[in-house]
Amino acid sequence: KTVPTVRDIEQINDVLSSYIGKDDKLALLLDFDGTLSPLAPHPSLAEIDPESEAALKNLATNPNTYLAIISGRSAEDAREKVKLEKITYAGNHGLEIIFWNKSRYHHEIDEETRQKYEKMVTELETSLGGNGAWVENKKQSLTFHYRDVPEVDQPTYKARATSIIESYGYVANAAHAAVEAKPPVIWNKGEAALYILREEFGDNWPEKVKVIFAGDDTTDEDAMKALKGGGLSFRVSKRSEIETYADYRVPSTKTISLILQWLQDNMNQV
Ligand SMILES: O=P(O)(O)OC[C@H]1O[C@H](O[C@H]2O[C@H](CO)[C@@H](O)[C@H](O)[C@H]2O)[C@H](O)[C@@H](O)[C@@H]1O
Repeated sequence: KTVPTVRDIEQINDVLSSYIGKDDKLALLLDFDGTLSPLAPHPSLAEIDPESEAALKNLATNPNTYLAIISGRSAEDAREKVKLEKITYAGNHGLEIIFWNKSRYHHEIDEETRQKYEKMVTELETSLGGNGAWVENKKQSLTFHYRDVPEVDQPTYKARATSIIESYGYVANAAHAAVEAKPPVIWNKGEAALYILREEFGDNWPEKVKVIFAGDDTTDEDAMKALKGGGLSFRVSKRSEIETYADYRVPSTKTISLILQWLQDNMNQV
């Protein structure tokens, strides 16, 4: 369904101050691309918004705030981008998790599905690579990028990539100028978010911690759906008519910076 938009600091204050109390603990779960970082022409060029970076640095040292990045990138790649030690990084849409204390989770993928993965990469590269299209191989999931394909050809590339991905039994998710291919397992950003919360706060996490999630893409909707009623979530989108499981829409990564700044200023430090 469509949801209300939050765009300025007054609205952010209204929403957050009615959710988080002075003595609450917070788990802040954040997507990277399109949420902490404005979308860039190439994944290697994406950089965290400097204001978000400053607020996150501060929140990472707050004993009442638990921080996790839940990204479609590999966990190592997300860590290299965010550059904060001692926070949790979930990569490949949650299939791999590196916890702040260095313990790790890897979601089991059966042998047959893993073998199909390399073949799928090869077919996407040989059939659709070039002309501005390329495959980002993240070992457990991949992203087929078509941002630099001439605009008129993009729908064809998207449809053909989706069809190839599905022919290998993988799940194709439409993303920003890209198609994400994920293994056919019942595990996604939502399952990963719940796993992190249970690991860190116990099965009764809803009684112990407030949760905020923010994301901008279809794969983030899994986390918004999983946290519905158990947390507060924000969908970054320029489209006011967007349908989402989030509680609120925010128009840009700049609004995410404002939310993080509010949290930096208002989360109890002791
Ligand atoms: O879950 P996220 O952290 O949002 O990651 C989703 C995908 O983001 C990256 O691709 C997207 O961002 C790029 C940089 O801004 C952009 O060039 C591309 O068009 C977007 O699709 C990343 O490359 C993927 O691996 C992630 O799955």
